[in-house]
Amino acid sequence: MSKKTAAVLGAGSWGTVLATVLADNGFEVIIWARRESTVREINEQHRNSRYIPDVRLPRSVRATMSIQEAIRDREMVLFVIPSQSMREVARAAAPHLRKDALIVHASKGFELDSLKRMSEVLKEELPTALREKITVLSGPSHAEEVAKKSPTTVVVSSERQQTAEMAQSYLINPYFRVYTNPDMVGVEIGGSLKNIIALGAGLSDGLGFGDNAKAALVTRGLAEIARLGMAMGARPITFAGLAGVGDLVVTCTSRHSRNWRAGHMLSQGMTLDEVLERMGMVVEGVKTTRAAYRLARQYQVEMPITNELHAVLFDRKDPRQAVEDLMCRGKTNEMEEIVQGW
Ligand SMILES: NC(=O)C1=CN([C@@H]2O[C@H](COP(=O)(O)OP(=O)(O)OC[C@H]3O[C@@H](n4cnc5c(N)ncnc54)[C@H](O)[C@@H]3O)[C@@H](O)[C@H]2O)C=CC1
Ligand SMILES: O=C(CO)COP(=O)(O)O
Repeated sequence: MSKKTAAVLGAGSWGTVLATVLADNGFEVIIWARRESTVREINEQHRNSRYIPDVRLPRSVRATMSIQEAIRDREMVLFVIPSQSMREVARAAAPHLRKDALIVHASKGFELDSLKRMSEVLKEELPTALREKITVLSGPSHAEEVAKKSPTTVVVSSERQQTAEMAQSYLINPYFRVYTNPDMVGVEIGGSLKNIIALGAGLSDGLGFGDNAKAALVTRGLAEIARLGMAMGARPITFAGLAGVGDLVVTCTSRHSRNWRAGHMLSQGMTLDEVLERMGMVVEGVKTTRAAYRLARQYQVEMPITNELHAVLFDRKDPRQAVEDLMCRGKTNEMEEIVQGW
C-alpha cells in the first residue's frame, strides 16, 4: 500500500517537528523551506540545526525550495509559518493544492493589517472548494519537547467536525494526543492571545517578581483573553481547555517559550529591536499585542494587561510603572468581572 503524503510549509522549529510527528505516523513528508542551506541540510544530513538543533529527522522527511513540488498531489498540507506571512504563502500555494487536500494551520496570531484570524486569511486565499477543509491545530506544545516525544496534548478545530476528525486521525499517536473542539474561533483566539501574557510573564520573572505575580498574570490574563474571545464569538468553555489555560500555562512557565524569553530580555534593559534580532525566530506575541490592543477597542472590551504591555513594548513605558498602574487601577469585584467575562 502506498504511503500517505503530507507537505509542511515552513521549516521553522514547529513545522520541522510536526513533519517528524507525521513521519512517525507513516506519512511521506516534504517540507517547503526558503533557504537552500536548510533544504540541503534536511535532505543530506537529516537535520535542521538553525531551528531545532540536536534533532535527527526521519528519512521519510525531505525538503524542497519549490512550493509546487512540495504541495502537488499531497493529501494533507500544513501551514506553519509566522502569521504575518500566512496570506503571502497561502496565495502562492493556492494554485497547486489538490482539490480535496486537508488543510491544517498551526500558527498563532492575527494578521495585523486586517485583524483577521489565520483561518479567515486562508479562507480568503484558498480555492472555495477547500474552505471546509481548513483546520487549526493549537494547544500547549513546545516543539523542543514534541521532538523528544515527550507526552503532549493538542486540539484541532474546523468548521466541519468530519474535517477535524480527519486531522485528528492523521496526527494522533502515543506521544501526541489530539483532541477535537468545535469552537474554531475560540481555539484560534486562545492560542494567539496567550503569547501576550507570556511576554508579560517573562518580564515579571525578569524583574524578580515572584510566583504570586505569575499566578495573577495567568489568572487575570485568562479573564481578559476570555472577554475578548467571547466578544468575537468564541465559546467561554474553550478557554478552560487546551487552547486556553493549557497553552497559557505552558507558555508562561516554560523556558522554551520565545515569548517568555523575549519578555525576560526586555526586563534586562534590551530594546524590542535588540530582542527580536537576538531571538532570530518569530515572537508572535509582539504583533499580537498590537492586534489585541486594536481589537479590544473595536469590541469595547477591557484588557488592562494587554494595554500596559502595549505601552511597554511600543511606548517604552517602564515595566515597573506598568505593574504599579495595573495594581493601582480602579477597584474591581472579581465575581462581577468573571460573570461578565465568562
Ligand atoms: N515553535 C513552537 O514550539 C510552536 C510554534 N507555534 C506557532 O507556529 C508558527 C511558526 O512558528 P515556528 O516554527 O516556531 O517559527 P520559526 O521562527 O522557528 O520559523 C518560522 C519559519 O517560517 C519561515 N518563513 C517566514 N516567513 C516566510 C514566508 N514569507 N514564506 C516562507 N517561509 C517563511 C522562516 O524562514 C522559518 O523557517 C508561529 O505562529 C508559532 O506561534 C505553535 C506551536 C508551537
Ligand atoms: O505556542 C507555543 C507552545 O504551545 C510556542 O510558544 P512560543 O512561540 O512562545 O515559543
